[in-house]
Amino acid sequence: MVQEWQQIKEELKSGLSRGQYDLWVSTLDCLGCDDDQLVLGCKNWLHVEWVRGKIHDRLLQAAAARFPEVRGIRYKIIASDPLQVEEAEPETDLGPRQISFADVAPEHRPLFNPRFTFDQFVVGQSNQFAYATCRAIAGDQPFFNQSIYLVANPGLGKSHLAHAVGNLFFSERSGTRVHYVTSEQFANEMIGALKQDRIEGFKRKYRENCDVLLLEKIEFFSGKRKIQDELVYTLDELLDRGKKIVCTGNASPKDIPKLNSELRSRLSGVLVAPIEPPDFHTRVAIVRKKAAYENVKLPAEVAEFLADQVTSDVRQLESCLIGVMAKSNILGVPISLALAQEVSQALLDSLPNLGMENIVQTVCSTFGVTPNDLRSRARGKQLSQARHVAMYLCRQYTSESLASIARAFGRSHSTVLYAVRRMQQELDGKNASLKRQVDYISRRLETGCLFP
Ligand SMILES: Nc1ncnc2c1ncn2[C@@H]1O[C@H](COP(=O)(O)OP(=O)(O)OP(=O)(O)O)[C@@H](O)[C@H]1O
Repeated sequence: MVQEWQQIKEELKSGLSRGQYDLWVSTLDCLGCDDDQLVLGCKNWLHVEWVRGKIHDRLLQAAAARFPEVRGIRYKIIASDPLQVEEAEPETDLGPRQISFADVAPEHRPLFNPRFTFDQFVVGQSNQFAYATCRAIAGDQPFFNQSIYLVANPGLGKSHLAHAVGNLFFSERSGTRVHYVTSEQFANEMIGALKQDRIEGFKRKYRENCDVLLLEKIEFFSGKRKIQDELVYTLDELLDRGKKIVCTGNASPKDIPKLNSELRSRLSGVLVAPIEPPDFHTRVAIVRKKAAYENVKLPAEVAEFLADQVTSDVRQLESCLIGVMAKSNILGVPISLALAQEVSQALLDSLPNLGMENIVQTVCSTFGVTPNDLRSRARGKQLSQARHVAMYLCRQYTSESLASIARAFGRSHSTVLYAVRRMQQELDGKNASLKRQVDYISRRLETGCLFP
């Protein structure tokens, strides 16, 4: 098998640059066959995603030519300790396959991020109140408050805690009807329901058929009068029925402009739990926890260096750590202070400068299309998908207005709005393959400066 695996790797050399081969293919391990699956070992999830996204089909073809029983490939993440092997999430959409019951049966698991649990949340002085209130609201003991409003600047753990509440309900009291929704989704859903004469269904969903409402990014409601009214009714009804509510926002209700007085007063009555930027020790603990989650041993000096570099946004801190782990694992060099310095410098310089050009380039190289294709009137399925993803990511990563994104793509404002909403719906729904694609591109964008 060793010889065949070597041949497969050799075959993959064509079509890849030397750098790509050295980074991603030569570091792949063949762990053998399990039934009709070839099992491959990757260094980390970034490695898995690259291989899945770029060479899965070619790998499968080459493997099937040598081992006729092979029908698919499973990826495992091999930790630095070779005895620790973790199964990567199974791929579901690559290549033709038989439709199974699971494909048509309704998906009951809500889309809570499995990483965002209470166990994975590091508690420090800056967030202990928010953590404690979320835990209490998710617990089965009576809690004096049935609604919380988490307020913090971006990247400080609001979504993490909201998902942790959802995850806990799902794992411990799965009968509880938990609705997780961003304010923008809530608004879109309501507008859609109004247009299609389904508003009663919408009301039932959020008022009657809901035990826990997790509602993110309340600031989106600013200036949207009609939707604010609907939200007031929803909150009143849920609170009257003794249901639980967790809202998040980047400002406290009194500081969000253009909220009507009813909504402002409802939200001000909710227990407001602020999250402040974490102190140095908490940041070190966060870095360590994230590294441990990825099975990576991090030298203390590296954890401290990263925690010292990024002080106000845990998301950025995480990006730096991911960059360090990715570069170390993929290049096969140990994690060192020098590597951390190099990566954090590159990342911190590049993150704020991510513009539409970077996004368009990354989307184009992922989908195998050109920027001109994206701007053209052509409408193939793949091309439309790439265009929608690019528009969506421009909204996510830049502060460009809809009008300026529309200009960049030679489209109208409403086309961009439609594309962004459509993408959001797909991502909130069950389109796992699109989700993976968007995640993959996002990570490429965030760590792009490391692997030019
Ligand atoms: N105390 C913490 N412990 C562990 N991870 C944390 C902590 N705080 C934040 N994070 C991580 O930081 C990242 C960003 O957090 P999150 O998405 O919850 O931020 P947010 O406050 O919702 O940001 P935004 O307002 O931009 O949506 C996540 O990966 C989350 O796991």
